[in-house]
Amino acid sequence: MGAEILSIQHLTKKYSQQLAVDDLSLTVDQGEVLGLLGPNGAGKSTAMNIITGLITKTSGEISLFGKKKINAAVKREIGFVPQDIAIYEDLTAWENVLFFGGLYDLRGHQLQQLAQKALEFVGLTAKKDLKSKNFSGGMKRRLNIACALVHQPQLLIMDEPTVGVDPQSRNFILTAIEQLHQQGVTIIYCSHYMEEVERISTRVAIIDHGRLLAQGTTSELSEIVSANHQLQATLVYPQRIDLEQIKQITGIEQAKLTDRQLTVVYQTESSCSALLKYLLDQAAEVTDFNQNQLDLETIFLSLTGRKLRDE
Ligand SMILES: Nc1ncnc2c1ncn2[C@@H]1O[C@H](COP(=O)(O)OP(=O)(O)OP(=O)(O)O)[C@@H](O)[C@H]1O
Repeated sequence: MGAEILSIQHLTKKYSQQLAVDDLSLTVDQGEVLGLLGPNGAGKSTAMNIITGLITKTSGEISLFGKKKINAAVKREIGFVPQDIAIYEDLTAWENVLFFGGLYDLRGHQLQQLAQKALEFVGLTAKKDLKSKNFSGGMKRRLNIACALVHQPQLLIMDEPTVGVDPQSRNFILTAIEQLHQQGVTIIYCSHYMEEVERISTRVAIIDHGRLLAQGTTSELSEIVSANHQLQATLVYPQRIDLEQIKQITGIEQAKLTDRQLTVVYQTESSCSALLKYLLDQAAEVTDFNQNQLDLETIFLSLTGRKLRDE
C-alpha cells in the first residue's frame, strides 16, 4: 500500500442541532479507490466538503498529503467533483476546462495541452466548442469531471457523480475511474449505489448517521458480518415454498425469492440444515445450490438494519 494521502481523525460537524458527521475517523492511502457508501443524508457530502475546504469542521483533525495546513499547494493536488454540477453553462466545454485549469495557475501552451487531454479523457473532444447548456446531464457530468482533472491532481474526490446521468455516461464515468486508478490516481468515490461502489472500489467505508460503521475490502466486510452466510438455491417448484415459514426458521436472517432463485442469509449450519429439510419436505426440488460470499447489499443490511435503496 502507498503513502497515506488523507487522514481524518474524530471529525465532527454540527449544523445547529443537526450532527451531520459524528466522530468520523478514516484514512486513505495512495492508489486506493475508497468507496464511501451511505444512504442520503449519511454525511458523505458534508465530510467531503470539509476535506476540500468548502465548509468548516466543528472539531477533529484532517491531514492531506501529510500536512495539517491545507494551503494552495495541497489544494492543487485535489480534484473535486461536487454533488451539484459546477460548470458555467454559458461557456463552451473548452472554455470551462480552460477556466478551471486557470484557477490552478496553468497558463499558455501547458494549459491548452492539459485541457485537450482532459476533454479527450471524458470523450467530449468533438463537442468542445458547444456551450455546455446544450449538453445532456451525462455530458455535463463528464465535463465537470474534466474540469476537476485538468490540473492532474493526485487525489480525486467524487460526490455522487452518476446521479441523474444516462446509463451510457454512467458506464463511461465508471470506466474512466478504473483508468484513473490504473494510472495511480487516488480516488474517493461517494455513492449510495451499491453496485458502482462494488465495481470500482479497492476498499469500502460504510457510513450512516455521520458515523463510520465499517470499512475494508468487500471480503473483509463480509468477514465482519461473518456470523451470516448466504445460500442460493434454484428451485423447480418455487410456488411450493412459503418465504414467511422460511423466515421463521431459527437462525435465518433474510430470505427472498426472485423467479426460481431463493436467496437466504443464515447464521448457523443448523439453520441451513433446517432450511434444506424444509425445501425437501415441500418438494420444491433444488437443481442448483451454492454458498456465496455476501454481497455489499447484504453486508449493508446486516450493519445498518436497513436497505440502502429505501432511503
Ligand atoms: N447546510 C446544511 N444545514 C443544515 N443541515 C444540513 C446542511 N447540509 C446537510 N445537512 C444535514 O446533514 C446531514 C448529512 O447531509 P449530507 O448532505 O452530508 O449527507 P449525504 O450522505 O451526502 O447525503 P446526500 O447524498 O443526500 O447529500 C443530513 O441530515 C442533512 O439534512
